[in-house]
Amino acid sequence: MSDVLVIIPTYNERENIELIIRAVFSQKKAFDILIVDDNSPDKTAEIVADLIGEFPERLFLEVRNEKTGLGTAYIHGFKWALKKGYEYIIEMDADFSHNPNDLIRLYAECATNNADVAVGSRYLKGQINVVNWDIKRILLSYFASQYVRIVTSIPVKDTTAGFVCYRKEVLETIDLDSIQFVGYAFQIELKFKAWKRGFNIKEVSIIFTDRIRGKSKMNGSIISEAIFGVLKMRLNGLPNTKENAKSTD
Ligand SMILES: Nc1nc2c(ncn2[C@@H]2O[C@H](COP(=O)(O)OP(=O)(O)O[C@H]3O[C@H](CO)[C@@H](O)[C@H](O)[C@@H]3O)[C@@H](O)[C@H]2O)c(=O)[nH]1
Repeated sequence: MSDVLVIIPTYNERENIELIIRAVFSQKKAFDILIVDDNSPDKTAEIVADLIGEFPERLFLEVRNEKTGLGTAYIHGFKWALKKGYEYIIEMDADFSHNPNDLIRLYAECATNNADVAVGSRYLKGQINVVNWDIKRILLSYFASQYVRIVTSIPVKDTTAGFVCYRKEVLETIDLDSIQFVGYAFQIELKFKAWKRGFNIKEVSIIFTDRIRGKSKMNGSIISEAIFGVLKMRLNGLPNTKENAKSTD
């Protein structure tokens, strides 16, 4: 068993899933993979099930009955990972938006550089490292991150990032059942809660390349959950230091 689990949530990713699994397993560091599939109509899970024979004890599959959002898929995966005892847990998209070659840098930021949370960040040093997104999506994502920083004061540039390595203690400390957001805004909430608990969040510069195969699952309700949810999150609690945070939240 590896000390690192890469969780990949999937909904209709049959064009990407085998390629991304092989790309992760071709890295120098041995990573385990958990796919959390929401009963994809395109039968993504069947492809994964077939590959398990080729990668026993390294590739795992959890199939949920229905699509209930990216956040809930990750919470499911986190609980699974903590039960199995992984030291580091990485979130990654199935569609190559996140380059598997960057996995090792995220892991190293936690394992050797003392981060509790390593965020694969698109917005470091005033840059916008995004390839193939239209201007509307770039502005939405960039201003969403700015908005979250202004409202919450969190010192993270890319708060909506979905390429993140968590040290297991972070996920053990945060009450995963208290996570309110079910969609992509869950990415913001988890980073906010980690920061509130006093964990050390570091950003690692990455280039996000929009998918070539398949479709994004982003929609209007995901965006409004983020806009209103962040305000609610801010009203419900300000950051604490690690010493006094254990009793709050
Ligand atoms: N199981 C499951 N998986 C899902 C669901 N919704 C999306 N996914 C999976 O989650 C990954 C990301 O989904 P996309 O729809 O491709 O995301 P995106 O629009 O490219 O958004 C990315 O950027 C956002 C920030 O700008 C990130 O917040 C988000 O996490 C993601 O990395 C893909 O592997 C997709 O199959 C769901 O409800 N259930």
